[in-house]
Parts: sequence; C-alpha cells; structure tokens
Amino acid sequence: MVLPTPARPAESGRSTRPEVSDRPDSSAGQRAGTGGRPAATLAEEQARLAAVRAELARMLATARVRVATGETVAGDRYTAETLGRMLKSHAKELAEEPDGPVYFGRLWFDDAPAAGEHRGECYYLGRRHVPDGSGQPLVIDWRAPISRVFYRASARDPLGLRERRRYGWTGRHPAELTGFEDERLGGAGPADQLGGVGGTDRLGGAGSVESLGGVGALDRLGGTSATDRLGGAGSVESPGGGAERADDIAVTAASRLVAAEIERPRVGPMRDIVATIQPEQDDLVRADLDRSVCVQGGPGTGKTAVGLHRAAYLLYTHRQRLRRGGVLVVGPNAAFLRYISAVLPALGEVDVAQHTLAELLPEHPVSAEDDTDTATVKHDPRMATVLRRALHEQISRPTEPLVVPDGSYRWRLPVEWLRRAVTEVRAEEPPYAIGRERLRARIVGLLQRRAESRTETPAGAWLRRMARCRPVTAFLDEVWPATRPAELLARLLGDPAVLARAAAGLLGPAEQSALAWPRPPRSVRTARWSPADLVLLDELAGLLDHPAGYRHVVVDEAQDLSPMECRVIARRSRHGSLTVLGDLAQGTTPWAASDWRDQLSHLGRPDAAIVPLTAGFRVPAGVLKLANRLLPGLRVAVPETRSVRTDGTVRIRAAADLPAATSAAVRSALSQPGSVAVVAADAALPRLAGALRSAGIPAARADAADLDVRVILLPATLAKGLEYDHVIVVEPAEIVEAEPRGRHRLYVVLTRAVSRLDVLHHRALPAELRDAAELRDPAELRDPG
Ligand SMILES: Nc1ncnc2c1ncn2[C@@H]1O[C@H](COP(=O)(O)OP(=O)(O)OP(=O)(O)O)[C@@H](O)[C@H]1O
Repeated sequence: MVLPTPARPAESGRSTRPEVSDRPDSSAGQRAGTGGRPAATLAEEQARLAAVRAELARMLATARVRVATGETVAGDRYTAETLGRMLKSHAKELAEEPDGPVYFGRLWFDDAPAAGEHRGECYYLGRRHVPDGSGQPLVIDWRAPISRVFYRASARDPLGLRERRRYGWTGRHPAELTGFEDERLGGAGPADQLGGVGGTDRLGGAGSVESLGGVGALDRLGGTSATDRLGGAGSVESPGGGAERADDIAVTAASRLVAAEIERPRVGPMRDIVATIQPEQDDLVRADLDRSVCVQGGPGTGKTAVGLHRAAYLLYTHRQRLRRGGVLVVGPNAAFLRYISAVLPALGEVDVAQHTLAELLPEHPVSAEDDTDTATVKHDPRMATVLRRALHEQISRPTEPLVVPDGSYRWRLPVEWLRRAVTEVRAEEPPYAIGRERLRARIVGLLQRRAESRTETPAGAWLRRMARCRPVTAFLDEVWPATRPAELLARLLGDPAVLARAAAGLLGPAEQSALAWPRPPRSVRTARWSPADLVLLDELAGLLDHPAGYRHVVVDEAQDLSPMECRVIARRSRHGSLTVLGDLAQGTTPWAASDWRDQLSHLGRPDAAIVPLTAGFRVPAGVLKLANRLLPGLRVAVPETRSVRTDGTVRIRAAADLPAATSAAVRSALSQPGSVAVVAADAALPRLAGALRSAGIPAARADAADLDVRVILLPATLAKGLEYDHVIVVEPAEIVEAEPRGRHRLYVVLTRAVSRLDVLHHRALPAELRDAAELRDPAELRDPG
C-alpha cells in the first residue's frame, strides 16, 4: 500500500509546544487519506496498519544496528552506558510495538475555518510517535498538544473536529485491528451523530469490533447501546449533544469501545488508560508543570491512573526541565507499586522513580515498634519544632576570644566578633551543617582581616590552612558542633532533660513520657529504631542539609500520610510541584487527614487547587451503593462516587463455616474470567489460606504474589489501591474491629471489586450494611440501583 501523503507540517499548540525538538507536536499530521480521503473501510484501515507496522519494523532494524554500534563508538564509559541503555530501551519498545495496538484513535478535522490550521487533516493517535522514512508522523503521541482534541471534543464543542474514530483490537499477539467506531461531531447535524451513518452502523456492518482490550468484552453490551448502559441514570453526556444535567458525569458514553474498556476483566498489572481518558481526567493529566494539584476522588475514580499519566505527560512535554530532578511516584506499599509498575514503562517512560515513603527514609534497620500513643506523638507536626529546638540547642554563644597561631603571628579574634558572626549566620537560617561551614568561612574571613592589617594579602593556601587548623575546628566543635541525626535523636529520646527543654510549651508531660525511651541504649549504635523514628531521623537530616529533590512528585493515598510524613515529601519537592492523590474517606492511619487544606500545608503546598473526581470507573453501581452506606459514619466531607458502570453483582451471604464458604465462593468465582481476591482481617487470613489449600485451590498472598496468579489472599490492611474482578470479603465485623479506623478500612475493602462482590459473614454485619437485605442471597441482584 502507498501511504497517504503526509500533510504540510501544520502548527498549533505553540504555547504548549514540547521542549524536546525531536518530539512530535501538533505539526505532526497526515493528509486525510489517499487523495484527500481518509481510510474509510476496515479493509483500508487494515492496509494502512500493515504499512505502519512495516515502518515500525524498519525503525526496529535501524535501532538494533544503533544498539550494536552505539556502545562501541561512544567516547567515554559513562556516555557509552547511557547511550547503550537508551538505545536498548528504544529498541525494546519498538520490538514490542509492531505487534501491539499501534494506535487507538483518529482525529479527522472539518474542512471548515473552525478547524483552523488543521482543516481537513487527519491524525492517528497512539502510545508513541511513529514517523515514516522521511520523518513525517504516521502516528502521533497521545501527549502531543493536538491529541488533546481527541479527549476534549464533544458534540457541543467539536473543536473543529469532523469525526473522532476509535479502534477496536484483539487482546492477542499480534493485536489485530477488528473494527472501529466513529462519532460525527462537526459538519453533520445531530441526527447523524447517533446511529445513522455514524459509528453504530459501521460497527454493526463490520461486525468485527471486539474491544480495545480483550476479546469478547463487547459481548457484554449485548443488544443495548453503550449510551443506555453507561447512562442508566440519564446522567451521561450524550453524543447527540442533548442537554446535560449540571452534575453530569462526562463519560464519553457514546462509545461501545470505551464502555468495553472500562468494564473489561482485570488480570495482571494495572494498564494505561490512554485510549479512554475522560475530559476531567485529561485536565489534570495536562496541568502545567508548575501547578500543584490535589485530587480528592472516591474509590476507582482514576486518581492513580491520572497521577501516572500526568507523570508520563510531564516527562514528554518538559523533558529538558525534568532532566535534572526528575519525577517521583510515592505509593502506599510494595504490592501497590508492583501493581502499577507496568503503566509508565508501557507509556515509554522508564526513568520515573517509584517508591514507598519508607524507601525514601534514612536506611536504618527497623527493630522497634511504637505503641499508638507514642507513634501519634512522633507523627505530630509539633515534633518538627521539638527537633529543630533540640538541634539548635547545640549552638552556643562564644564565651572567649579565639587565638590562632600562624608562624610568628598569633591572630586574636575578640569574643564580640565571634558572637556577631554566630548571630549573623543564625539569622540566615541555613541548614545546620551548611551553617557550620558558613561560620567557618566567616571566622577565616575575620582571620584574613587581621592578617591583612599586618602582612600582605594571604593566598588561597593560607585560607585553606586556616579553615582546617585545629583552633578554628575546636572553636566550631564548641560553638556549632557537627552532629548526626541518629546521635541527636538518641540524645532527645534518651535524656528526659533534653526532651523537656526541646518540648517545653509544646508537648505535655504525658506526651513527653510517651516519647522518652524507658531504657536508653548504651550508645547510639545499639539504639533500636521504630518506623516513626525513621521519619524523625529524616526530619533531622533535612534540618542538617537539604535532600536531593524531584522536579515533580506524585503522591498516592496521600490522606494516610502523617504531618511528619508529609514533610518528608515537602522536603523532596521544595523546588518542584506536587500531584496529591487521595480520598479522605479511605484514611486508615491513626493520623489520617480529615481536611485537605491542612494536609497540603504539611506538604508545603497550602494553596494547591483541590479538584474532585466523582465518576467511578472501577466499582459497579451496586457495589458502590453498598459501600456508600458506610460514608456518613466516616465523618469526612467528600462527595459520593457515582459509578459509570451498571454491570456487576453483589451478594451478601451468612455462613456457619466461613472457611468452607470461602472455598466454595472462590470455586464459583473461578468459573468467570478475571482475578479473584479473598479479603479478610489480617489475623483471619491464615485460616482461610489453610481452607483453600485443603480444597486444592492455588492462591497467593498479595505481597508475595506474582501478578498472574488468579486467586489472591489479601490482608485487609494491604488492599488499598488494588483491584480485582471478583472480591470475596470475609467477616466485615472482624475487619471493622481490627483497628480504630476499621470502618474506613471496610470501605476500602468493599470498593476493590471490579465486577463481583461476595460478602460472607458469620457474625452480625456492621449496622450500616445490616439492612441491605435486598442484596441478601439468594436474591442475587444485577444492577441493584
Ligand atoms: N478513563 C478511564 N478509562 C478506563 N478505565 C479507567 C479510566 N479511569 C480509570 N480507569 C480504571 O479504573 C480503575 C480505577 O482507577 P484507579 O486505580 O486509578 O482509581 P483510584 O481513584 O486510584 O482508586 P482507589 O482510590 O480505590 O485506589 C483502574 O482499573 C483504571 O484503569
């Protein structure tokens, strides 16, 4: 096939033009099909796909040659390694590419002035830019400015678009293009936009669309149109441009492919959502690099997805500015990080640091545990002042002159000069370790003044000698002693008098005694540190010197961070911006936030915009309805999540023998596609694991699991952020009782289900769920809304 002639390089989106010149932007275009007509039929599309794949294969061959030569031609070892790594990862990306769904959508602009410089143009959008042999783009990166139109255009505001096309692919390898779906946005009148010549007919005609993600997903839509299914409550934006309700969930419900993608079964790690990003999500993803935002979103509203896509977007758009500093993603635990770890590489971004907060802290073995009272004091923001005072108590007022022998001279600095030097350095408020060096420099400056009055101007070697001479160092050790975080914290926790001075007027006697070590260690080397101590050590390290920071930090489950943990993040984003993701209703730590403004202050971004997301993409309406019963008792002011899905089932079942009932429920769950999780209070899990083992059902723990195992045994405390097609919650009362914020935990646990939720109980259900009698087995309800 002859590829359509690329269009003249049009230009737009100048204000957001990517900094990297070899990246595509809106200038990357393609004339609307051969002879000015874009591919219309499936056969034409498939022929074009074959040509794009051939181009990809050619790029891969070139990249392979470069990998072979690049490592040997580079000048020094560092350059060779960097270049080699880059080329290898590029070659690897490309190697995966020809087989994959190389694009997900197409923009066809109107041949009218409203389309501006894109008049009549046609662009294919994918995960990565694909140029042809002459450098003209065949596929444009989803992050390029022009791609925004794909996510934003609507019948009410077509943004110059004539038609938006979405492609359906099989989930197999190689992915086959099975069909497409069109939405007429401009040009034609509203009557054309639904059905008619629009996508519905073509889909029907071709009869070949499966889904964006997996085979058969569209089957679930049956004869009902996607609009009906997603917009059951009449609240979904209609492609015909019908009047919207004020509180519309702006889901692009016109698309069966979008619906299928949202409702597809979940197996394996989290996937990207580039084909189906919703407008309100897109706003967040493309927010300016310098803008910090806080996203308050209920379960499954796409907060994590938005955060990861924002990281990928920022890296693409500001690659130069992010070269130093980079992007950090902070998640709640290792299982969560493993779950999300594939998303950014799939988007071509391999250089994003992904860590738990604990991984950012100083490396000390954790060998002690605090009781809740002690941990609560240690996580309190007043500790920042206590630690600062304890540190600054080290600095003392000079009491005698400093005398420095220098050959036949003895330089004498009067005590007033020394005091002034200390006062001036303190007034500059530098980090402690830097302050010590600044004081040293001032002392040397004073010595130089003395020397210059008697001899000629001293040389550099003399200045260096003075800076390191014994009397100057002894003076510093006396007045501004060098210290280490562990030494200082050990002194604070081990000596009630030191603690009393640092905590005076801040912590009461009970709080001080909660902090103090009952049996102080003999030396700092034998001190046993708790997880909260490491947060304090990080605070002290940050008072001594600024840690290396990131240009942008994405913090997930941020509602769970203590004020002192927020400061860990604040220190690492001092010169950057934040994407703060969380849900106050899912706060389960003793210090969980109840107000975003306070949390943002601790994070160092008090003025960040707080943006709600309320459309739920994970949890079916029936499951959310059950979980939302818990919301009023959680005592946080957050909007209810409203599901964009109406599939799914909820069953509540009483059982005398819970382990046996669990095995039976798992067996039945395995008859359906997708992942299965058994979630219970942590202490109850071993018994359930034993039951599954006896029943011969293979299952793995979430924290040890390889993500391909179908049945996961999930302690309730590890459920956060994860999702499974079928969730079996065992004994909710026990989950509630297991911890002070057990109701919040239950809310988290119930909202992990993508399609089906079983609640098994022997004891009475928590009051809020008790009258959910309509859901009780055998009345298994579909769409219990
Ligand atoms: N626009 C979208 N299109 C398709 N799927 C989406 C979209 N937005 C989110 N999802 C999917 O919905 C699920 C939930 O998303 P995500 O985990 O990001 O939500 P969350 O708000 O972080 O949830 P939680 O607070 O429960 O952890 C994921 O499988 C995600 O891929």
